[in-house]
Amino acid sequence: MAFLELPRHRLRYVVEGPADAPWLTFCNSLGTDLHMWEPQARAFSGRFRVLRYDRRGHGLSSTPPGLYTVDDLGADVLALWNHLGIERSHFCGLSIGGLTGQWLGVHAGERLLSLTVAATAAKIGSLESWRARIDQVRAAGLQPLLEGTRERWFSTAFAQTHAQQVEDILQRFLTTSAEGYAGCCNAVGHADFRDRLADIRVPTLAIAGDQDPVCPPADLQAIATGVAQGRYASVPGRHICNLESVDAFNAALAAHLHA
Ligand SMILES: O=C(O)CC1=CCC(=O)O1
Repeated sequence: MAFLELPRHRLRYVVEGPADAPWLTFCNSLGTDLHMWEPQARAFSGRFRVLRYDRRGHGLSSTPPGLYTVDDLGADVLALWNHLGIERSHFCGLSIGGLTGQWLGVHAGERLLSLTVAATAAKIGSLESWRARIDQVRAAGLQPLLEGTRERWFSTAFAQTHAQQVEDILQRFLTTSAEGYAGCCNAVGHADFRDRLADIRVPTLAIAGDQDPVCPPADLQAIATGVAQGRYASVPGRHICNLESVDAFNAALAAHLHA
């Protein structure tokens, strides 16, 4: 574990895998941290140099004041890559991580070996709904969001059969900084790549959770057809589909990475 110190905040990151292997960067979703990628780090760190980090306002990264934009989140990735001497990396992001990936595809495509976006959309929800969530979190913290989050993130069957794993990830959700969460809600609310998908030229895989109530399969299909070189895959599960369907998710990612 290490930290990148930036002028206004610090980012916690972990690097695993052979020093001479191609880079593969994972980017977490709203209310999670780099632990959400444990099964992927285990599966891919034999063949890739895997970088995971905590988005600003999440995990052990710090929470710079104010509301964030997806430009800020993309700049954090570039700051990490520059710090680590990474010229080009594969990138896999889920939900807000997928928005960050779309930003990279549009603004820094030359730094991408490939792009994978999961459980995301070119535009997620309405600005009004995200403003309401910011107000709610600032007024009452994350606890009131807990049950709704469980419902959106995991199917009932998975939550029953993987109760401890689900409790662990929801405990991490509850320790997320309310201000950091609110700052990232602002980034989600304003991000809109619907008119920019064709500018993403790098090979792109869009993975949907087939029961995701936040970003349903049609959102991922739209990304796959909107980018220049897109492919679509669907795996069983709701929003956090990399955990609900580890084997299917990893197989789709491995095929995309030719791993
Ligand atoms: O609302 C949620 O918890 C799902 C979500 C939307 C953006 C993101 O990263 O997670």
